[in-house]
Amino acid sequence: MSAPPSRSLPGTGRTAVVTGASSGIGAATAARLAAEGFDVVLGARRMDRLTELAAALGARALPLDVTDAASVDAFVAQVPRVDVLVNNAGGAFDAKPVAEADLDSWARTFEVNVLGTVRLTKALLPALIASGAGDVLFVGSTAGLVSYEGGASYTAAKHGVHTLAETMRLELFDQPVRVIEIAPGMVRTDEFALNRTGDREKADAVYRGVRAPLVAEDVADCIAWALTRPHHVNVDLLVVRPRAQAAQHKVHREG
Ligand SMILES: NC(=O)c1ccc[n+]([C@@H]2O[C@H](COP(=O)([O-])OP(=O)(O)OC[C@H]3O[C@@H](n4cnc5c(N)ncnc54)[C@H](O)[C@@H]3O)[C@@H](O)[C@H]2O)c1
Repeated sequence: MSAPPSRSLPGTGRTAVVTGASSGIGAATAARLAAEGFDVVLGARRMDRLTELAAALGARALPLDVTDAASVDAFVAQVPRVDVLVNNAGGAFDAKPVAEADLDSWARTFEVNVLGTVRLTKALLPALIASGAGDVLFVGSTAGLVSYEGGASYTAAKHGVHTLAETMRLELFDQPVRVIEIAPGMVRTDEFALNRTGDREKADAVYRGVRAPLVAEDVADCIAWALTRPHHVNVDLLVVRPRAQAAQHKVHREG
């Protein structure tokens, strides 16, 4: 009888790129992957924050704006080897109903969450295939799986991210690259709700209805778990929500 596969894939010896790594889920994921032994490359626009975080983790910090082709090219040129790409950069930039849609905000939401993600993924794909055990992980959202009232631009963009993950998994079926999606529910991060509402008081109110929102480290734990499964195990989609939010959905559905 052949030996059972090992229970987990070590981070040591693998290089992980994390985008939007200067705050929230990206920063927590970079820290968690560094603790797992990954050689982490942090990419983000705010170099002051990034440099400090990278120094604390013994990681590399590189400037990256996923909406800027020249920035992506310069970033990719500096990471010749990559085994894991965590596409985390993203966000919601308004919560207006379609009747009041601000098209600039829609364009920005799609630029960052969808086009920027495609731009970087395309550029790093040859290196991920060359790794022989590559991973592309998309940070989607529960908003990308169902529909919520308010914030149609974000909901539509994250549906795009979900479709991207599903499609790429099919496209890469004969390549040594896993495609993983994580869809968090409500996560209390400093900037996400603030970007969406544009107001600290309103941002705080977003979390008030949820008894115990997730924190960025909860999502980072799940990302690290999925990435350290043996490479023949593809965790297609992880939906991670605060328990209270899950219960609210159930009441809503049944009521
Ligand atoms: N907080 C939540 O409730 C929640 C829920 C589900 C999904 N998400 C997703 O998680 C991811 C991280 O969000 P967060 O909650 O940590 O908020 P955040 O605002 O702290 O993180 C977003 C990061 O993306 C970066 N970013 C934005 N535009 C960029 C660009 N053009 N190039 C490079 N980086 C860019 C930001 O600078 C920031 O570091 C996002 O994709 C978000 O949509 C968040």
